[in-house]
Amino acid sequence: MVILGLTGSIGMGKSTAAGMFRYLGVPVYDADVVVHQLMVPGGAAFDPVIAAFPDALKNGKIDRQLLGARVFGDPVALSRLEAILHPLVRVQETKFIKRYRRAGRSLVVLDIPLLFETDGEERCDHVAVVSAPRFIQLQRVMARSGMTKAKFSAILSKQMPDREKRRKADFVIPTGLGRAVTFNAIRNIVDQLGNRT
Ligand SMILES: CC(C)(COP(=O)(O)OP(=O)(O)OC[C@H]1O[C@@H](n2cnc3c(N)ncnc32)[C@H](O)[C@@H]1O)[C@@H](O)C(=O)NCCC(=O)NCCS
Ligand SMILES: Nc1ncnc2c1ncn2[C@@H]1O[C@H](COP(=O)(O)OP(=O)(O)OP(=O)(O)O)[C@@H](O)[C@H]1O
Repeated sequence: MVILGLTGSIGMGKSTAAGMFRYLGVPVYDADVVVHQLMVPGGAAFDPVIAAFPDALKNGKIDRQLLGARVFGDPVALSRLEAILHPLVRVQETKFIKRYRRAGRSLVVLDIPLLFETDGEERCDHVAVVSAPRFIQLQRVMARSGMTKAKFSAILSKQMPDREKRRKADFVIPTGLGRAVTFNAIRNIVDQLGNRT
């Protein structure tokens, strides 16, 4: 089974690309969704995150905006959060891979925002990076509610620069030239790597 890592910096269009792989019938593991599930009440990370960041609790839930404001810009706090979350995320990833290997799939995608930053490429056979020009990335990110230039800069500074990601990637998926171009690039990758159920 071929494992394709899918990554890209903030706002580059990873989720959109992941949706296109799914549309083509490729199973996609979404690390962000797993992080979300781990932090809802009853999730495996709920208690440890609240213990480490009591201020992030609002109406009995972890408030992601509050937590983000707390950790982005504070490297020690972010490392502490990552140390809680990343091992739990990996457990789910391993389960996903086992499930589809057993099912005889020929291709799966691991959608992981911090793939290169966490050496995740070592667990992948190939890596695809979504990329768009900087001004488009900025437009997309600033259109989100709760986003500020300071928060954007703090997040970007924690991520490997786009140029470096592109250099390390086996495939670069353009996301700034319209959805048809993105879809064609993804279809070519799937054709090249093979996709059998
Ligand atoms: C701090 C949290 C709660 C903020 O949630 P929020 O919904 O406000 O933002 P969201 O998750 O959409 O992230 C916004 C952007 O920040 C980037 N980002 C998220 N976590 C990190 C991180 N640890 N380092 C660098 N960039 C990050 C994402 O790529 C995304 O582009 C959340 O980002 C989180 O739990 N992060 C730590 C877990 C993690 O490392 N996730 C990423 C890979 S599994
Ligand atoms: N290939 C594309 N062509 C045109 N617009 C796109 C494309 N991909 C994404 N977009 C637009 O860019 C925005 C961000 O896309 P998306 O949510 O997929 O990014 P992301 O990389 O998953 O973000 P993040 O990592 O920050 O969560 C959305 O408004 C989406 O409509």
